[in-house]
Amino acid sequence: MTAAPRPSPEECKVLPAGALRDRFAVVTGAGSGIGRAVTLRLVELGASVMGVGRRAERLAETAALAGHRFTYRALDIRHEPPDFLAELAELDLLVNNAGGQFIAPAAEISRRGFDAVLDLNLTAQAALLQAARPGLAARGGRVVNLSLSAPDRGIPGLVHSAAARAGIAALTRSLARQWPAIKLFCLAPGTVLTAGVGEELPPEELAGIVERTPLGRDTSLDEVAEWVAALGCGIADAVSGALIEVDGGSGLVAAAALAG
Ligand SMILES: CCCCC/C=C/C(=O)SCCNC(=O)CCNC(=O)[C@H](O)C(C)(C)COP(=O)(O)OP(=O)(O)OC[C@H]1O[C@@H](n2cnc3c(N)ncnc32)[C@H](O)[C@@H]1OP(=O)(O)O
Ligand SMILES: NC(=O)C1=CN([C@@H]2O[C@H](COP(=O)(O)OP(=O)(O)OC[C@H]3O[C@@H](n4cnc5c(N)ncnc54)[C@H](OP(=O)(O)O)[C@@H]3O)[C@@H](O)[C@H]2O)C=CC1
Repeated sequence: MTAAPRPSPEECKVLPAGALRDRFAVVTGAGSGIGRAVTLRLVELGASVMGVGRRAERLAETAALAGHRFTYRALDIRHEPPDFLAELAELDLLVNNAGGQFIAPAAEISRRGFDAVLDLNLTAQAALLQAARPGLAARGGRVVNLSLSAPDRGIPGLVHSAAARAGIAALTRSLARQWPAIKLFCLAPGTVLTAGVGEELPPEELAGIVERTPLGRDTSLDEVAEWVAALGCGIADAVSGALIEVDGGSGLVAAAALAG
């Protein structure tokens, strides 16, 4: 299979300059990978961003790249109440990006392990949404919940995460109906070659997943960042509630079968 060429960072930037001028966004997991790339693009498009994550030093690195329109709060979304969101009178965009899991055969996932992954990828995110609702409603704001492609088609090795990600897709749809003042989207990448995914999977396994992806390549950080910015700026409001899989078609095939 011939791989499609990866778009350059500049080719991914299709939104006009200033598309997010004077908007205020919160991005969880802003200290690394997708969250950092999203933050930098939102700032480039004119937004002010508050980043969240556990490790202050990673957030400080993002701050050094993003400049004066970036502030951050070092906190654990699983173990600390989301007061920082409830305190915001106005919020234009919440990017629920912090997440992750461990890869294990279903039979080896304990109740605590299952709970930890459900908590991080669904329950904690639901609490953030609840806390952000008044601020978002005040601005007719938007939410982008990051998920994982193909949760509804089954992912061996990630059964806890697939369950959580299917849950966040359902939550997104349900809230889009219940909170009409807020537009919500669920964005589901397949494989994005971040350091985070590199810690989860050895390079040869990642290469195999990418090879089996119909597009023949990973999804780039810049592509994901542009999708988040586009959903966040308002041009896609008519598709509110949708699960959008930005995965090169990997969810259509058994690209991600990670454990027996
Ligand atoms: C096609 C490509 C597919 C992959 C695409 C996805 C990519 C990404 O998501 S990129 C992000 C990559 N990074 C991560 O995913 C790391 C995120 N993980 C975590 O933050 C944590 O592991 C956690 C939140 C999932 C769990 O944290 P914590 O609550 O601190 O965990 P504990 O150490 O206290 O353990 C709780 C419970 O879970 C069991 N457990 C932990 N690791 C494993 C493992 N590898 N296998 C089996 N079980 C595991 C642990 O044993 C505990 O259970 P008990 O032993 O019953 O107490
Ligand atoms: N990369 C990929 O191929 C894919 C990734 N995804 C999802 O996209 C999102 C970002 O992934 P990626 O950038 O690759 O991975 P990273 O591991 O780089 O990003 C995860 C981020 O979330 C933060 N985070 C994790 N747990 C918590 C917590 N309890 N409280 C606050 N912040 C937390 C981490 O910061 P810190 O550790 O400092 O808290 C980190 O910045 C995740 O939800 C991931 O599952 C989905 C599909 C594919």
